[in-house]
Amino acid sequence: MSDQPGVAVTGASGRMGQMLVSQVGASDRLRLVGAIERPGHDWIGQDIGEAMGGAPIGVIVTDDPLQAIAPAQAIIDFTAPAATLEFAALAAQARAVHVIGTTGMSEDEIAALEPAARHAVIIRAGNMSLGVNLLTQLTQRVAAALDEDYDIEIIEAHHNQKVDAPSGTALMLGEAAAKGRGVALGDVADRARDGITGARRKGDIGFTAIRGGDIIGEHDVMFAAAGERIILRHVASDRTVFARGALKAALWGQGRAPGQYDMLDVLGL
Ligand SMILES: NC(=O)C1=CN([C@@H]2O[C@H](COP(=O)(O)OP(=O)(O)OC[C@H]3O[C@@H](n4cnc5c(N)ncnc54)[C@H](O)[C@@H]3O)[C@@H](O)[C@H]2O)C=CC1
Ligand SMILES: O=C(O)C1=N[C@H](C(=O)O)C[C@H](O)C1
Repeated sequence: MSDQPGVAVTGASGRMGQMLVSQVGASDRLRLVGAIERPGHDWIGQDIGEAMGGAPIGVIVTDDPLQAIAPAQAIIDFTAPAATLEFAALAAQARAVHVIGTTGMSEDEIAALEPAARHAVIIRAGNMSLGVNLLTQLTQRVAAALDEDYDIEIIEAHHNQKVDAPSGTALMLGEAAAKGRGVALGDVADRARDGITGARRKGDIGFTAIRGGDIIGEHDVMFAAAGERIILRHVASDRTVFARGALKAALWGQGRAPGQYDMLDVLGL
């Protein structure tokens, strides 16, 4: 019996799922014990290594999350909100660390994670990269230093298959800016502009989402005033930055008290 925590990857055929399977497979601190896909997916029943076009690795893709999670000490989950809620309940039953990268969750869906967090560790972040988590801190600091003469705009760009907007990262950055300003994001977020919108409301935090091609993830936080603009920017050029953070979280969560955590906790920022 290995003392390396076993990891089950959900959404194993997805853009992030495949990246996570590769990274866990290459890790000398974690081992892959499960690969989960949605019912009806054509990878079900295949060895995940072969399905990804490589050598077999002895883990069969399943649509039975209970079976895949049973031997796991951590679940790394980059799927969709409804699936993530289902996995949270199963992870809690198994007392496995649930690392959630899924974005686009509503406030109600986020609140619905709470019962699971009473029994297991949940680590959730709209972006698992070190760079973006650092950028949230910089954003908060700059927002705290500037007054409302500096209009805050968050501009994000992603690939044409992304289904949610604004991105989870953009919302993290918005929360950080709002915190810096001492306001609630819900009171100042401007997420949709079209037609005769009227002049910009002072103090608002605006969001713009660009979708195109294979852009992995780019985020600007702009502070625009009369005569000058400050722009804080993060560009992800490789999905390994997200996967690396998720693996770090899976390890960090081992032996922690049940509850909800984020990547600032994991990274000690
Ligand atoms: N927090 C972070 O650092 C990052 C978060 N993401 C988020 O991760 C999520 C996934 O992104 P991608 O990999 O690009 O999407 P994708 O569409 O390539 O992959 C999602 C996978 O989940 C699977 N899935 C859906 N429902 C399922 C279910 N009930 N059971 C098992 N599998 C299920 C799909 O079949 C698909 O293979 C999105 O919400 C995205 O925004 C993406 C990158 C980084
Ligand atoms: O869907 C994606 O691709 C990404 N999603 C996350 C988000 O919504 O911010 C993180 C990253 O930007 C890639």
